[in-house]
Amino acid sequence: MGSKKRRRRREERPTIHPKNKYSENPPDFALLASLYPSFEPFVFYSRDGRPRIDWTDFNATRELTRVLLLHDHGLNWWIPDGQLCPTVPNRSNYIHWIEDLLSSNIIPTTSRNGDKVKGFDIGTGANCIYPLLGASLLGWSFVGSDMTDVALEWAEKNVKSNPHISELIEIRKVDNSESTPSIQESLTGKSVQDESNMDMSGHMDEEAEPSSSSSFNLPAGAQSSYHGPPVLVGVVRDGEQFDFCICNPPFFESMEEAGLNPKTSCGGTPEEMVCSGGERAFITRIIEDSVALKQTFRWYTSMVGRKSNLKFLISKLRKVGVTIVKTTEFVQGQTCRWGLAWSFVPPARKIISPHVAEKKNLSFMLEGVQRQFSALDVLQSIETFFSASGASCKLNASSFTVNITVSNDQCNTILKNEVNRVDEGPTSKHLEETSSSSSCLNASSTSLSFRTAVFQQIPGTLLVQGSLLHKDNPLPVREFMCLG
Ligand SMILES: C[S@@+](CC[C@H](N)C(=O)[O-])C[C@H]1O[C@@H](n2cnc3c(N)ncnc32)[C@H](O)[C@@H]1O
Repeated sequence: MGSKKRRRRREERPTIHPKNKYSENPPDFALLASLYPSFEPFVFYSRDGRPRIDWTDFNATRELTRVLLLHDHGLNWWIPDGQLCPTVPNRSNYIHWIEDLLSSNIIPTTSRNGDKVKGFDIGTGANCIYPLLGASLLGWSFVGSDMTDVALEWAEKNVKSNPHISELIEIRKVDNSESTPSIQESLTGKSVQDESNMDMSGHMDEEAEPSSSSSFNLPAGAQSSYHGPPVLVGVVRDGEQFDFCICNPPFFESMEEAGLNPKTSCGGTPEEMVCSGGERAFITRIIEDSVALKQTFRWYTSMVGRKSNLKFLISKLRKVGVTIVKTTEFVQGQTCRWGLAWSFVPPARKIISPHVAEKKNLSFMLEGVQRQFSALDVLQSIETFFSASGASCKLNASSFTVNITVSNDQCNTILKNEVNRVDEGPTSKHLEETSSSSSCLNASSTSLSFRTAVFQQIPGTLLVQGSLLHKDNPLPVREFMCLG
């Protein structure tokens, strides 16, 4: 790859979340060493005079995490030797991404727990990092689940050492004597492995994903199903409601794979790092559980360590009728991870301000569209939709546009039908939900012409652009451009 291309790639990489405490001010090792004598022995100075620590020394990374949690978050924290040691800036990125999801208006923002946000941390670990950060940074409450005695004991200790937030965090034991087959297996006797190489269209999922240099690689055969203890179903109690779940899953199928990054030492025992089928199987189980639990959670999320797994999981989600899928990329030093989020809550209806309604151009992204629907399919359904009401439509397949002219009467009929359809209640068809809109019905014009263009960005995501060509009188133009 040319150096220009390499440079561009580097520049395009996402950076630390802007709300992250460390986005402007990375940890200052010299300052921390001067303030915390226990950290001082781990700091050395390189030739250019910069303070450094040895990232391959578990004691150094653990002490850094301890002093950062204390200095920047007022948290008392410790883990025993060998347990997975989290890096605070990286884990904070995931918390802030969830904060963005919750405050976005993609799905209704109201929480079922009043103003309080409640999360579920799947596999909280001895370090209990997500509940500690979420509670101290944002006042969120948590259930943190785990199955090993050491994780449960130390997660409890870490909660109790912080009385100011301890009320917000419950540590919940998962019964690890119980090994659960997947819901699919119990229904069909067929293992996830049978289809784990297939994408939606039944094609083989190619393992040749150009994975980031720093993301780890599993062997090609590493795709068995998850047979471990319960994950959500059987752990979440009747009547409980959560705003989100968060999960840093056991990524690997074996400890050999887990040991592939010699540049850092963050510890991690087999129970923490490994499960049958690795992350693909573990997150598949979360997806299956989410199908059973549906709107018990507003957002289901998980970290994903490998890009080809991300693609596989997204295609799985498209098959189970979720209303929205969101992804993000987390940069963690030299390592890439991805965030995957989905929901069964119908997307929020947009309130249309009069100012926006008068705009001559409008564009929006149609996300979560099933992969088999191309831009042309969407244009054809727009054409069918408006033609059915007598509007005149002209589809141009080479420019991916459709020109539509509607009269006042047709306009009123379409809007009336649309309101009725939306008020019949939520539908599981994503295309319909995304295009639904409530409308004003006082249009009094004789005609309106507009053009809708649809372009595929990536499979499943389409850019829809509407532009006004002609109107005789004020009309709810935006509604029309969205209706198709
Ligand atoms: C990679 S560690 C993550 C720990 C911590 N959340 C973090 O981000 O550092 C995965 C954790 O999941 C736990 N785990 C594995 N299977 C589980 C299950 N079915 N339910 C709850 N926890 C589980 C492991 O014991 C381990 O603590």
